[in-house]
Amino acid sequence: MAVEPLSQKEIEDRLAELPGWSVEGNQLTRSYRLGSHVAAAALVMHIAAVQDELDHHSDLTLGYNTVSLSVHTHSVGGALTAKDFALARRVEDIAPGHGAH
Ligand SMILES: C[C@H](O)[C@H](O)[C@H]1CNC2=NC(N)=NC(=O)C2=N1
Repeated sequence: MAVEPLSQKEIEDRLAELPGWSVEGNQLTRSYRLGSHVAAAALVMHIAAVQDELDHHSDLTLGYNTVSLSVHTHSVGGALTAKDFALARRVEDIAPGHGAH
């Protein structure tokens, strides 16, 4: 997958496909709420496995019943790339199965 920085227009177009996600500073970010601490921890483990599969890793934070991600692409100086949005898409696909919203 190409790892060129995305243009502002490309970022806005991709964000429109990902309700709940936003760009804060130079990071693509979202927080989820879950039904319990253990449910949140299970989502963290699932996301970690996806991140290893994609070889692309967010800053992933476990709260009491929350999971928060922030991601950008280190290899291009912290810009946003298609890899960040591919990770977000995958997380969106698995989160509902954990009861995350
Ligand atoms: C060697 C390995 O492929 C790289 O360090 C990967 C790992 N995960 C990564 N994650 C993120 N967010 N950005 C990267 O540039 C990156 N690079």
